[in-house]
Amino acid sequence: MTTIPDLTAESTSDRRIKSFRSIPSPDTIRSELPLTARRAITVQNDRDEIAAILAGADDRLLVVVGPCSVHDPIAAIDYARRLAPLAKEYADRLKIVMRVYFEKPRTTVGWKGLINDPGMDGTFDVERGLRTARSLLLDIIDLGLPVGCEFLEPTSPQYIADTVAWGAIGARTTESQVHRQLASGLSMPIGFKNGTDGNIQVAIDGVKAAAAQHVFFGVDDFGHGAVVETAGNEDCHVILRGGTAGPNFDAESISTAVAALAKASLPQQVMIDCSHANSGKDHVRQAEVAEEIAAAVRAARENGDQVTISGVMLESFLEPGAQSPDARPLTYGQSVTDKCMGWEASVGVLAALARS
Ligand SMILES: O=C[C@H](O)[C@H](O)COP(=O)(O)O
Ligand SMILES: C=C(OP(=O)(O)O)C(=O)O
Repeated sequence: MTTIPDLTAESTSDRRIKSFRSIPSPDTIRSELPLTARRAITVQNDRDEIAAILAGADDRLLVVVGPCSVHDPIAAIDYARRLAPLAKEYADRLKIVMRVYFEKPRTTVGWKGLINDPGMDGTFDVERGLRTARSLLLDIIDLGLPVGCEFLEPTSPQYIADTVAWGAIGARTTESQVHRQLASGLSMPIGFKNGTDGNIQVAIDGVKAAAAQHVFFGVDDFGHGAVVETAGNEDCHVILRGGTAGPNFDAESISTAVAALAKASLPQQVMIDCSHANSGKDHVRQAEVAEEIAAAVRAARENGDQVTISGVMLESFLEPGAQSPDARPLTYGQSVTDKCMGWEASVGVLAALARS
């Protein structure tokens, strides 16, 4: 006969939790590294411009460009210093936002980004990660560039979202209710990626869900458990990133997506991610995809057709390709996650997009 163990409430909980480590509240980190009124005006203006482009009310192209992930703040600032003059030069044709991604969703396991493990050494100094991330975001804004982040952890936005002009929900979380609720309360336009299998409807459903009001569990600015009520975010859009069956930036895939958006009574505009499954994660191919998008936009404008591509995403860093996060020494300015276009190729692609 099996005896039922006499388990107390304590002994049945946290059986797989190894530790809890407290971190400072969002309010503490934000007070240490304040946005300031001057930067707040810049961030809000950038959000408004981006929302107008995504709604089809401003005919510039939104370009979200930067490393797949930030691991070295010095290289990220170096990149931002090079990008800022181009953003200014092309400002009448392109709205350039720097991709400053600190949270990486993984297919299975791997380095989860600078906030989670800033030392890339398994020490998981999240407190340092949060401060480093916020401080870098402020420095990039001071260079005159709007910043774009993927939001992955449901509570991390409270530490950094006030600095962010555009955000993304990734392919692995686009169908998650938690992330849709999160997007419904975020203050900036949010792009939902299609699913990793290529399913576009889940991204459209994400946009619809995020536009609605929600009530859910969260934490407040002081780190206390809270019931969060959101107003809904009407500035959300779809990002086509390809899927397991291949790319989805061709004319037919775009018109299928646009028809589905129309059916859902949403703006008939998409952003194309030139990386990920649209380039087979090949950075050389990514530049070609971007040139093809530039040509398609130019042709639509010349023919007087409706331009349904309002944005482009590019993974770009100082050096082409990628290296392992475990490599020592690390190559300066090279991605430790997906392969990125190098700086020279990126300059060429931005010029082609500006010409479109
Ligand atoms: O953009 C980065 C990656 O494509 C994404 O985080 C998944 O990476 P993985 O398949 O290497 O885990
Ligand atoms: C993880 C990313 O993309 P996706 O969600 O499309 O795989 C990304 O853009 O970094």
